[in-house]
Amino acid sequence: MILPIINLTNQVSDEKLVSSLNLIGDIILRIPDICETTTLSKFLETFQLDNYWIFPFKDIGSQDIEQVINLLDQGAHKVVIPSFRILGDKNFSTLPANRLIAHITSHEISNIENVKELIKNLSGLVSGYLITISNDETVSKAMRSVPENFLKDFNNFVQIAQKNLLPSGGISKVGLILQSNNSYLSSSLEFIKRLSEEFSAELVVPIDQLTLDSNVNGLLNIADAFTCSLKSDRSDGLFITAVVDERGLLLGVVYSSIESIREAFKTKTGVYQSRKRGLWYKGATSGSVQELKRIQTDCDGDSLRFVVKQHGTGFCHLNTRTCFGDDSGLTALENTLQSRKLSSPTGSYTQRLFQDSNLLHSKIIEEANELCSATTKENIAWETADLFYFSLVKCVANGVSLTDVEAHLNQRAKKITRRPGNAKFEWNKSNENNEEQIPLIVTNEQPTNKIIKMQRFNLSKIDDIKRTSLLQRPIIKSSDILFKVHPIIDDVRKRGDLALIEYTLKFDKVQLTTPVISSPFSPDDMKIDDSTRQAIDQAYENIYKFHDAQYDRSTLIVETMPGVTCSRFSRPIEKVGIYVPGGTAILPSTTLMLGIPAKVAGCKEIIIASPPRKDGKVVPEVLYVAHKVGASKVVLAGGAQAIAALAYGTKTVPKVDKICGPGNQYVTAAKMAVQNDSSAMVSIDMPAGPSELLVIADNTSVPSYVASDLLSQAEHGTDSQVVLIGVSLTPEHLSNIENEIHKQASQLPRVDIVRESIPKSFILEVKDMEEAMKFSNDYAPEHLILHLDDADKWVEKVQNAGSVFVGAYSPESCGDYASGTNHTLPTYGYARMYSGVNTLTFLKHITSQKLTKEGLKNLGYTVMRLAEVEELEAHRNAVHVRIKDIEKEC
Ligand SMILES: NC(=O)c1ccc[n+]([C@@H]2O[C@H](COP(=O)([O-])OP(=O)(O)OC[C@H]3O[C@@H](n4cnc5c(N)ncnc54)[C@H](O)[C@@H]3O)[C@@H](O)[C@H]2O)c1
Ligand SMILES: N[C@H](CO)Cc1c[nH]c[nH+]1
Ligand SMILES: [Zn+2]
Repeated sequence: MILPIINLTNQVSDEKLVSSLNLIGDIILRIPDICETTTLSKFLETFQLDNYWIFPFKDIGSQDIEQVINLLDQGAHKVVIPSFRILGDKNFSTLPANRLIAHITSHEISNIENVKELIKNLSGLVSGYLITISNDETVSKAMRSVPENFLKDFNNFVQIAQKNLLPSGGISKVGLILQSNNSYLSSSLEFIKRLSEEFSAELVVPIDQLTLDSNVNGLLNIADAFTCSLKSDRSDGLFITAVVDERGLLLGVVYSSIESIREAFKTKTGVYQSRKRGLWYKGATSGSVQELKRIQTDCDGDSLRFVVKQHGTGFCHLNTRTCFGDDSGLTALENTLQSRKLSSPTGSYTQRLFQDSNLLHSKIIEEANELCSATTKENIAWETADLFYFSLVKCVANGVSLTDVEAHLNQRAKKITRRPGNAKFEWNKSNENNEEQIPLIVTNEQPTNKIIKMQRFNLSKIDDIKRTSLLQRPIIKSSDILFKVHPIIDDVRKRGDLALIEYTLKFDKVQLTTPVISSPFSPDDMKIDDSTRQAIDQAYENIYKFHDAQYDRSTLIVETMPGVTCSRFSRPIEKVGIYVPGGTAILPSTTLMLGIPAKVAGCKEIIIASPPRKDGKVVPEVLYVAHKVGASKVVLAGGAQAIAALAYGTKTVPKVDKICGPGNQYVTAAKMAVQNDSSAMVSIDMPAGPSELLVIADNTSVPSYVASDLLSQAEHGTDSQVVLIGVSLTPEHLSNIENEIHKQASQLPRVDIVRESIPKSFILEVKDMEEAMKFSNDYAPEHLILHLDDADKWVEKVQNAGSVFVGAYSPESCGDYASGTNHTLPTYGYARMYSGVNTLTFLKHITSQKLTKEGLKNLGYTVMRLAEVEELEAHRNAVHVRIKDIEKEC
């Protein structure tokens, strides 16, 4: 093999030759000065080289180290530095050894004793040597007969180098530069062969002494130079050749001959040797041609690898891409997406992704988030597959191939200056000291200078499809989340407290010794300031009052017919679990909203679960409320693990009968999972989702009030849903509201959240209240605010909503905290069939009946007849045996 060298101070014009040399490996570029890179840039612009070394003519010093790093970062495979510089200047010894080649001159190896010392010192600092033999006589002799002395010394050198060079234990490259005016006659092939066979070395050959053509006097044919050190182990002299694509995937196995290799170099296409038909120009008849990217020999030089870009249907004559059948994995996916891009069925999901970049981008972000949250091997593989799929759709949509992506990876692998790799501010979770807790739905990043604005639609201008889409909430992939929470639930069920403690460490980064604290709680842990206590006490009173009033403690008694009395009475659910979210906010208000109705109902045991603070304690405000509502225990855990502990019980956590409370997707999914497990014997309040608000406003509404209400829910999370229905609003009124939204939002501490939730929210202009109420009832919002002149009048038209706020002075925040109503309400449209949490949530009703003899006489024949109809004789008989007696008595 040879190492071509190009002197950039000379004109290089033979593009074909350079690109063919690029096929076989490294090319050394001699540049005048390490700092003069204009010539180099121009050259690289013309000739896209894969692997090149930089070898400056001018000596370099410490001041050049930055430039050396620059060149390596920009793609130089290796840099050749004089050995004395590497040894004499510490800066150079800090460069990565696998990218450094030591330049050694002949006088440095003339005394073999010195060589040992030299090699020992260079050991581990470089990955190869470039040795210049500058004595003309030596060179000319070498060309002709290879002087024994020289080879002996050189042999010694290589052996010493191979023994001493670390870390690889062997040298990857020894290049030999023969500085001579002599031309490289074909006789030098013998020399090249010996160099590579005996010494694993290569002859450095100037490009002007190389040719692509055969039989050019005084020039060396590159195919010959390439093949001279190959040795076929076949009687026909052919070489087994593996043909792979640019990503290294095997397309098929063929044969090459010296002649076919020569043709491949010349045409830069896949040319092979057919044993039956001679030279085989792949694709000449089928059109499935191959662009040649690289030719490599294997470790012992008896077989080849052609790296090609395959065009057309594929490599195999059976029209598959490979001779081993169809591709799988990413390659197969790429092919499928490429064909879907050309023709996919209308309405197919992939086509939707190609056409709707917003949808595609949201999916990429969603999947990236889910991958970050994945913990088990299976989940990580699953989420990565999802992310690869959507990323590849983006690539294919924009004509980017997997090869392009891998080219970047390879390029980056060459960089030695590493970026710090920190996440951009908005993605930097490390400050929270809780890397796992990533918002579950994050949408496109919003520039901070952008107007914070809701989308606007006019009901008279949209069609039914659009109206229906406005009524919908984002799809929750509950199956994916369930897939993640099931292993957590099973684990807590099996290993109890131990698992609970482990998951709290994993997800909340808190090491606990016990997962539960029991009442009486320590006063020190409940210490809060006076104004907070007063506010909590006031809220407690109002909420208590309203929820107490909901409790009808009387027994319902009805005599349905003479002697037949039916009654109904309520009983508290004995043990209830209350989940108080704690991932991103502290929520004493939620503790009030769940604890008070449970207390009013008279539940015997109230157990609160909430993720602990970083110090392993419960937020004092939450503990204060826990104490006020009479909770017996607080479980220091969140997420699916807390729900599992409440559902199945552990050594320290009592099993409960019902679990109530909002939470993130893990909490909701876990609640649904345990409810569906009949062996858990546990019920839940309702499925929960992101907070929602729908405001109906007319021209009497105050723009700043309307905007403040919308923002109060929009600040909950990036997935909050807020809707404004404007009833025949004037354009000025509407723009006043929009201006207020932007103004107020810009001043909020949680402006980053609002920047995401507000642009996803919308204003719907309608002509009258009938249209407004119809839309609102169809939407079934969690909260409904009526900012109307005659707001009271419209309450009776409300059919579906979690809680209603009537008139300009009823902000939704009052219901969230302290007016008395409950803030745990149905979201996602569930207001159509669910009520919010109330006192009844913690009660069950038992009915009873009492029949006198007279009553049974009056009812007995009806029951017996119906039992006959159902052919349930025992039922009939239970009445019959009594009726018989009664009739006997009469
Ligand atoms: N509707 C309501 O009445 C109401 C009231 C208050 C809060 N909320 C909602 O409740 C939610 C609270 O969510 P939150 O995250 O702040 O707190 P959270 O307590 O619901 O969730 C935190 C827990 O999630 C678990 N978790 C986090 N990352 C995980 C992962 N990768 N895998 C498995 N588990 C993981 C952890 O165990 C952590 O303790 C918000 O969506 C908020 O809007 C609703
Ligand atoms: N609005 C939320 C329910 O959708 C509850 C809440 C708690 N704190 C403030 N708000
Ligand atoms: Zn709220």
